[in-house]
Amino acid sequence: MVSQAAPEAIIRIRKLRNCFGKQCVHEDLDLDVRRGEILGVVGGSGTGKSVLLRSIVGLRRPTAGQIHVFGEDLMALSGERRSALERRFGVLFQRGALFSSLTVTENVALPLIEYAGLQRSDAEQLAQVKLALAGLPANAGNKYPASLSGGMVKRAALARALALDPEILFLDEPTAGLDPIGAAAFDSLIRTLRDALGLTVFLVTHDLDTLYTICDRVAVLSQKKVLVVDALDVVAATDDVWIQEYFHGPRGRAAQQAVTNIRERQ
Ligand SMILES: Nc1ncnc2c1ncn2[C@@H]1O[C@H](COP(=O)(O)OP(=O)(O)OP(=O)(O)O)[C@@H](O)[C@H]1O
Repeated sequence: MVSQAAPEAIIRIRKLRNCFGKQCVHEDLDLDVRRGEILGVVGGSGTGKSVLLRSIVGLRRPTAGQIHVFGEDLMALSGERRSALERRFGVLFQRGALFSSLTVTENVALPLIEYAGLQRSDAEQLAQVKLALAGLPANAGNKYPASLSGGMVKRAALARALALDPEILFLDEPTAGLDPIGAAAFDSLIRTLRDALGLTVFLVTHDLDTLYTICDRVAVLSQKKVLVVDALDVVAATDDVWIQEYFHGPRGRAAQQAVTNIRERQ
């Protein structure tokens, strides 16, 4: 009999606890993120999706628990080792978080100068490649963030997240605020980049279309834990009030129907 190796967990979270004063957002939360997958993280508002993302990328020290990334215990690493490890992450925040006083090219070049030690001219050349990878036209580089559309800001922020050739991409509600066509194009870009660059993607979202079209697995945060993590059809069949309302309410049904229609046309 041929034994199948268990998928490798590139992120392994055990007994995670996050409290703000007396309010605990996570208690005994366990989650594995597999290498190469697009994992969608969903849950009601305030269930701690962003806090979870921030705990993994090093913006928040959890109250307790373990987070292993690439086999390393994040909480046990020295500051220097941890910074080196965090450079293998690309993070796209909800509002893009670009520097408004820098052009798009300068924004993308900044991590290349600061962390990779590139000369400004080399960094700006490489930044152009990253902008193209994120689907931006060449002339977008000279613009300031304030003059870009919402979709272009997301792409510019994605280009910056890709600047240091990350292995794991963290996205916090990447399609929020985009129109449906822009959101679908962004989803498709994420999947293309995952396939082309071999990325692992940790994606916090409320967008059902994103879940149906690009996620390999979905994790539902509820009751301070990951209530279920599995393929979408398994998750959607889970007996839980929030899950049933979310996946089988009018918006969930519409997203599912849209994907069925697309598959039938293919
Ligand atoms: N720095 C903080 N200080 C105090 N409470 C915080 C802090 N950050 C987050 N919280 C609380 O933690 C809870 C979870 O917040 P989080 O932003 O992770 O939720 P979320 O699931 O991402 O919500 P949404 O879907 O609305 O974005 C909220 O109740 C929030 O008020």
